[in-house]
Amino acid sequence: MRSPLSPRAISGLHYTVRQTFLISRRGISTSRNMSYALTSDGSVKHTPTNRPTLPPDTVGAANGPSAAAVDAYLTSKLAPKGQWADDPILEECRRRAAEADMPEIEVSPMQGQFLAVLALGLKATKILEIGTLWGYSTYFLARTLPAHGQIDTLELSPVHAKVANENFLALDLYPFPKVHVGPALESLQKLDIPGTEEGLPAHERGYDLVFIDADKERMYEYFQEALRLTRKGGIIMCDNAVRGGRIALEENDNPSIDVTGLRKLYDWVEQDQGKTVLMSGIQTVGHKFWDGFAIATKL
Ligand SMILES: C[S@@+](CC[C@H](N)C(=O)[O-])C[C@H]1O[C@@H](n2cnc3c(N)ncnc32)[C@H](O)[C@@H]1O
Repeated sequence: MRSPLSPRAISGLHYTVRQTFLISRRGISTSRNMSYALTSDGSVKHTPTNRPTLPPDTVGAANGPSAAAVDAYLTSKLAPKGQWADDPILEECRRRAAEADMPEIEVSPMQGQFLAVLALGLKATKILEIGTLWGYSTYFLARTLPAHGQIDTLELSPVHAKVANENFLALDLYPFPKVHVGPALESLQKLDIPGTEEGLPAHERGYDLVFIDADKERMYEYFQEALRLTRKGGIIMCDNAVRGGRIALEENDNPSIDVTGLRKLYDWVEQDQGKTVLMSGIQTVGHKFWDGFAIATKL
């Protein structure tokens, strides 16, 4: 069965599975608002679009530990003392972000370490990130790089970029992440495939890993640019790929922009039929509620 959610997983919900395998549910409200708006002082106003909620079949606090408590437990066990997610400088960075009134929308500590595991496993030397915020995910990615490595991170807000640069200095990151300020699509279109200028052979040119975590409405466009810039065998990882399950809901009357961007990407992957990429979608719960990653490799 190709339905994205089994009837059991959505028991209690009103649903119908159509030929398109979308699921409709009563009572879902959506928003057409832009999720990020650049203000005149260079900061970004973030309007949360329908915060994802826990899936109905997730064990809640009433029956046992909450997903957030499990996240905290895993972090306490899996972050090496004083390093990676437990690096004490990160608290100072988080404070700097709070003082600049930045939204708390960075990846979780365990997601950050997951990115680091991925980059280390790939032996990545060239990494691209779309969506910097205060540099939390950038920190995990940059720490995996060898001295000759390169990390580019794209951010719309000059205020976010400034805080991120201060944090990178405080964290003593080397190689130092290069923040490209401006609308990510414009920055992406200006980026050359890394290694081209140095005359590397074609199979060695391109980013090893791209992490997409900016405005969700342009997910498809970011993915296409990421494909252009990634080497064969490289990994493209998209955050917020499930949005509380709303990607699988029938919302044609009132589509929310963060979901339509993702659907455009998934429709493209469906049409591609494994010619250009192989992608997987992984649902996650945690202190950020119910969401997920879409992860692809360029074939
Ligand atoms: C979810 S946050 C990134 C979180 C970061 N990756 C982390 O986990 O630490 C999204 C960021 O994307 C930025 N952003 C939003 N729209 C953008 C655009 N069109 N171009 C570039 N950056 C954008 C926002 O200002 C925000 O800082």
